[in-house]
Amino acid sequence: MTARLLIGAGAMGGAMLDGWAAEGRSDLHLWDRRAADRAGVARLTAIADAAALPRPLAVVLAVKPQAAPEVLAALRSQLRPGDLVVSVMAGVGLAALRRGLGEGPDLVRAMPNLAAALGRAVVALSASPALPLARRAEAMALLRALGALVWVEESEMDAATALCGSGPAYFFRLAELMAQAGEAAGLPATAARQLAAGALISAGALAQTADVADARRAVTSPGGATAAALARFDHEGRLAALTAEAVAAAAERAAELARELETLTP
Ligand SMILES: NC(=O)C1=CN([C@@H]2O[C@H](COP(=O)(O)OP(=O)(O)OC[C@H]3O[C@@H](n4cnc5c(N)ncnc54)[C@H](O)[C@@H]3O)[C@@H](O)[C@H]2O)C=CC1
Ligand SMILES: O=C(O)[C@@H]1CCC=N1
Repeated sequence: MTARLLIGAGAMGGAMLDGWAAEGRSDLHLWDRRAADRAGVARLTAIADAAALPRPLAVVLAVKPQAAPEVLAALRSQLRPGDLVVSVMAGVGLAALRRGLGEGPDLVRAMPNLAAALGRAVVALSASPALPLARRAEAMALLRALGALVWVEESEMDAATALCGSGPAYFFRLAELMAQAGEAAGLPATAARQLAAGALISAGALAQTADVADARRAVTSPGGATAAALARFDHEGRLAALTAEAVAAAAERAAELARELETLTP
């Protein structure tokens, strides 16, 4: 069985550890210079300890992109041929990972979201076309406990980040605003928050069983309350335009993170 080393156990890395905990694995290792100890996870005292870990080894990189140069430089000499490195860092491309880590390890990029903690993420994956199928299968085995897996081209990864990595925050923002609007419409604050969050949970549950456009149509009685609200959202295409602008901004920020990385040196 492939041993796992997670580097960076903040919000995203911690969610992955929670997702993996459900698999009951005993071969999880962690390097983080700050995060707290976790039950069932062996903590390295330094990244140099990675060299002594059992092989084969899968390393998951979940530090901020800005920490990548330092972490890649420290990890490079600890890796062995045949190691697999999976990076969930937004905007850090395969070419930058290869430059930082050298020719030794096989590389996969993954973009999960925080629902990984519950095994309910959707994870975009990309790799070089030259990566053998067996290695792709290993990456999928590593990530399967976190949720659904979707392979994309590397050139599509920033757009995928804008949808699946950042996407949950857009729905949370809408639920926050719905709660405020519900309060303005006369509900007590607590009930407004419960009902708005409840609607989000209900929509997520329904989206698991139906195409989202079909689910929307099923909720929307002709001439009813939902139609009145959707007409406002869609007036002159404004929600479509705003959503396109927001998703493009997230994708552009991911691309910008990559450009900033080019200027950082370890
Ligand atoms: N937060 C999210 O919803 C998602 C985040 N990501 C990606 O995951 C990565 C981590 O993001 P978050 O967990 O949100 O950040 P975070 O700041 O919560 O966690 C980063 C962790 O890395 C550790 N760290 C920083 N520098 C280090 C170093 N040199 N050596 C060892 N550990 C170090 C920190 O102590 C911290 O625990 C980012 O690259 C982000 O793009 C991807 C998908 C979703
Ligand atoms: O906001 C970010 O940059 C990270 C990547 C996707 C979600 N969180």
